[in-house]
This record gives sequence, structure tokens and C-alpha cells, in this order.
Amino acid sequence: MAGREVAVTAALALLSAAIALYGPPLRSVLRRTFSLHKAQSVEDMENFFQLVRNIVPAPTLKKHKGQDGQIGVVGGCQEYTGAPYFAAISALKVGADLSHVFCAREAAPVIKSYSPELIVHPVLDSLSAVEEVQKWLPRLHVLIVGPGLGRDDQLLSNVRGIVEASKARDIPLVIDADGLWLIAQQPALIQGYQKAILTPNKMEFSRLWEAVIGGPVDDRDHRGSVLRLSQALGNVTVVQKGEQDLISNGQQVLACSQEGSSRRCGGQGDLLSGSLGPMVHWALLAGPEKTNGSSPLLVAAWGACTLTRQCNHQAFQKHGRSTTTTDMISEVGAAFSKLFET
Ligand SMILES: NC(=O)C1=CN([C@@H]2O[C@H](COP(=O)(O)OP(=O)(O)OC[C@H]3O[C@@H](n4cnc5c(N)ncnc54)[C@H](OP(=O)(O)O)[C@@H]3O)[C@@H](O)[C@H]2O)[C@@H](O)CC1
Ligand SMILES: Nc1ncnc2c1ncn2[C@@H]1O[C@H](COP(=O)(O)OP(=O)(O)OP(=O)(O)O)[C@@H](O)[C@H]1O
Ligand SMILES: [Mg+2]
Repeated sequence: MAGREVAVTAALALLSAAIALYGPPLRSVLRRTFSLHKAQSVEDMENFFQLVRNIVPAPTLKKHKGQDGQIGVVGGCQEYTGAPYFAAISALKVGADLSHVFCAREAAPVIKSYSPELIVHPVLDSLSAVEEVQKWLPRLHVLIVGPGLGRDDQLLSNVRGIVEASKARDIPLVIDADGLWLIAQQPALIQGYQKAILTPNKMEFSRLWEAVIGGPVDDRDHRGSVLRLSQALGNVTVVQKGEQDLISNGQQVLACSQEGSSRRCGGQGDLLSGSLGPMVHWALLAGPEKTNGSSPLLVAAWGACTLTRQCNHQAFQKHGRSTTTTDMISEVGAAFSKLFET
């Protein structure tokens, strides 16, 4: 009896010593790997994978073309034809049924020639741009505004009209790239619109911050900054891209640290905004019951960030330094299955 007590005491002492020694480093490794913070434990991370799985449409033979997503991309001008292509093809590869591009006239033949899968409308620089896009709005589930749009004043004025018409129809908006340039000029355009997601990179985030809050961004508190910007915009969802993606709707901040790679070729943000198209449509269709009370837009954003980074990781394993966004797009199917299909 006494011998057993000694053994138990010794074992307990050993365990305490091991926890004291290895506990903090272990916690720190976990913290770095999963970016733990008060609102997001390892368990939460697993829950978020499950929530994304919950919103992905079930495979069935009963659906018709269009039900899994009809997505529009507003962008494409003389300089930039790659960005709208990347966004629109990513939406299709993730699982949307139809992908439209509304671009400037001279960009259209170029974008069409990249892919027969895309429906391309050369309307964005015409006098009737808003009316032309408005004709299609009743059929579109999500509009992605900005990849390769450029900063021409006339074009941006047309896009302003398109954003207003979309809001009037309650269409979810993903705003990226030069769409964020427009929002930085006119934040009121998106203020308080609950179906908007903004996806700024570091530079775009600073511009929005300057326009909405003023002064420089506090680089010591990324989470606080993204939360504050979202709140100042009336709880619009903000995805701040970077080494870690931070996502906030002004109430919660989620982090996405899925392993990517060191390769930072242009176009990865376009893959992200494009894949958000179908994810947003699915999340809103699934509703809060399937997202377990979490905001559907947060679940969609976390899913799209995780997917983009996984594509980057897989493409880099194969192509290393020569990895391009086209290589990442080729990985969408396999990455999606690995992450979200059980
Ligand atoms: N193939 C195509 O067609 C593609 C077209 N694209 C389209 O290009 C358009 C403009 O988009 P954008 O991203 O270049 O504009 P913006 O954010 O103003 O950056 C300008 C400058 O800011 C800096 N900078 C950027 N990020 C930073 C960071 N993390 N940390 C620090 N600095 C950073 C950097 O400055 P630099 O280092 O050059 O001085 C950068 O050059 C837009 O329509 C977009 O869709 C792209 O989608 C790519 C593929
Ligand atoms: N330092 C990093 N480490 C890992 N992933 C990153 C890093 N920076 C950005 N990313 C990832 O790359 C993707 C695109 O982010 P990025 O900041 O490059 O956008 P962007 O500048 O808008 O890209 P684009 O060239 O398409 O305009 C995001 O999914 C983000 O998670
Ligand atoms: Mg970008």
C-alpha cells in the first residue's frame, strides 16, 4: 500500500515537472501553429472546418445549372486582364455553375481568349454600363467588384452605380483591389451594408484606414485594427490578408494561418476573392442553422482564406520558386477535397 502511494506520488511529481518544463513551449508551438487567442481555440479551428463543410452543397442529381452559384466579376481594363480571369475561373473551380466578367471593351477579347468557360460582357466603359449590368443582376448570386478594374474615373463612376444597384437588390458584394480604391474615396458607398466583404491587402488596408479612421494603422495590434475598421464601416466584414489572414465583422476576429508558402506571386488575392463568390452564396443559403450561429460571411471568408493558402502550399510543393497563380488554380479541386470533403 505504502509502496503504491510512493509510486503514485513520484509519478505525479514527474508529471508536474514535465508540464512545468514542456507546457509553455508546447503551448507556444500550438499558439504559433493555430494562432490561438481568447476567441479561437484548436477546438474552434476544428469547428470552423466543420462549419465550412456544413455549407458546401450536398452532391445531388436533382439540381439544375445555376443553383450552386452564378457569380459576376466586375473588373478588367486595358492594363489588367489576368486579375478578373483569375477571380472568375476560381469561382468556377470552387464549384459555382456560371461565372460572368463585366469588363472594359478592349479587355473582353483577351479575357475570352484565356478561357471558353467564362461569359464576358464588354460593357464597363460604355455610357449604359449600369443598365447593361443591371439586366443581369436578377440572375447573379454574388458580385465580386475590383480585380483588374483600374482607377479610371469614368469606369469607377460606372462601378459606383453598379454597387448601388446591387445593394438595392440585396446582392452580396465581395470588394477587392481597385474596388477598395473606390471605397477609400467614398466609404459611404458600403457603410453598414451587411452583405459586403472587403478583402484588403496590407496597402489597401492602410488606405481604407486612412479614409475611415485617419492616421497610420497600429502595426502592434493587427486584430484590434481589423476589428475597429469593421466597426467603423458599420460591421461590414473585413478580411485583412497577410502572413496571417484576419477576418472580422466588428464583433468577432478570426485568424486563418493555414500553411501556405513563401511564394508571393501576383494574383493570389484574385483567387481568394473569386473563391469567396460561391462560398458566400452557399453560406447565405445554408443560413445560421448550418453555421451554428456564426455569421455566414465569417464562415465563408475563413473557408476561402484556408483554401487559397492550401492551394499555395500544394502548388509550391510541386513547382517551388516557379509557382504562379495558374499553378495554384490547378490545385483548387484537390485542396478543396482535402480540406472540406469528408
Ligand atoms: N495579372 C494581373 O492582371 C494582376 C493584376 N492585379 C491588379 O493590379 C491592380 C493593382 O493592385 P495592387 O495589388 O498592385 O495595388 P496596391 O494594393 O495599390 O499595391 C500597389 C503597391 O503597394 C505595395 N504593396 C502591395 N502589397 C503590399 C504588402 N503586402 N506589403 C507592402 N507593400 C505592398 C507594392 O508597392 P511596391 O513594392 O511596388 O513599391 C505594390 O506594388 C488591381 O486591379 C489588381 O487586381 C493584381 O491582382 C495582380 C495580378
Ligand atoms: N506572408 C504571407 N504568408 C502566407 N500567406 C500570405 C502572406 N501574404 C499573403 N498571403 C496569402 O496570399 C493571399 C493573397 O494575399 P495578398 O496580400 O498577396 O493579396 P493581394 O496583394 O491582393 O494579391 P494580388 O496579387 O492578387 O492582388 C491570401 O490568401 C493570403 O493569405
Ligand atoms: Mg489584390
